Amino acid sequence: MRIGVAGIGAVGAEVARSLDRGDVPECGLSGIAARTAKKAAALNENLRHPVPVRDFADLAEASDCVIEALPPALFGDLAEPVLRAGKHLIVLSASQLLGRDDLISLADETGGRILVASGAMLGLDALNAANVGKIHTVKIVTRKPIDGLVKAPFVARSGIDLTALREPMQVIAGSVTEVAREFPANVNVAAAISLAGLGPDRTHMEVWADPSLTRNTHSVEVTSDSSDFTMSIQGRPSAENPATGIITARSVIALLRRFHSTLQVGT
Ligand SMILES: NC(=O)C1=CN([C@@H]2O[C@H](COP(=O)(O)OP(=O)(O)OC[C@H]3O[C@@H](n4cnc5c(N)ncnc54)[C@H](O)[C@@H]3O)[C@@H](O)[C@H]2O)C=CC1
Ligand SMILES: O=C([O-])CC(=O)C(=O)O
Repeated sequence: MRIGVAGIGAVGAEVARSLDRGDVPECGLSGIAARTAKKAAALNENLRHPVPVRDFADLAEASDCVIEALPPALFGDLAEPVLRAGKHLIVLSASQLLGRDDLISLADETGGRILVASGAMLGLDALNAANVGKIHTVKIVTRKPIDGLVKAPFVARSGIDLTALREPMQVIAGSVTEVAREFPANVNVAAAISLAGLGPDRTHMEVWADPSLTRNTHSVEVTSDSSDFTMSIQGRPSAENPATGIITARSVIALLRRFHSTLQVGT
């Protein structure tokens, strides 16, 4: 399988390095898309097998599957050519899928597929299973170290000085739809949870800034007619982007391995 990687920041660069190391033997890197030629060259220098640098349309053509690891605002620019070409799109910026039924229709027409990676989240398997019956409530609480929230547009606009915080502070609460508008880079796990469960309007979310934390923490409470469950994950932030956990890139590799594995565990 030919894999393209769009965006070579914390997630994309690690996925590219991992594929280059042969972590998924059935998959090869078909190219990367980067913001600058310099950035692409720096990554290529560290790969055993340097790959072509491509624009989004070219990456779609040259790949069977493209990993979207871009800033949220660029999601649509990649998703459209990939799905129009009938290819697989692995989505990291899951918040950008909310309200984009047009992309699902496009994929339906072309035979393309949209795969939302588990990313930094756990338990999407249980949520999918619960959703076969009736889910009553889903609530997600995201707590982050200050570094992971200072760049959020809402924080910058509201003038809140998070660096002065001495105690945890609830920064925002509401439906995932509402929170996604203000914290697109911190709502991907909640978007994935909502897409697997009750949808973004009925999934409740809180975001907390916590100066005592060193890890991104997500807790989810679910009640349903089959089971009630509580899940929690403490992700170690990546060195390159403190808003992004290390496990995110690994979830993409695990997803690619599943494509080809004879034994699959979990839904
Ligand atoms: N689903 C999940 O659980 C998670 C999702 N994410 C999301 O995944 C996405 C990627 O995350 P990170 O790697 O941490 O972000 P990042 O900011 O480290 O990387 C994004 C990369 O895209 C590059 N870029 C900018 N303009 C570009 C262009 N025109 N063409 C190609 N590349 C361009 C940037 O230079 C940067 O290298 C973000 O939207 C983030 O919010 C992050 C963590 C967890
Ligand atoms: O925890 C993480 O790594 C990222 C996160 O909050 C998100 O994208 O929703």
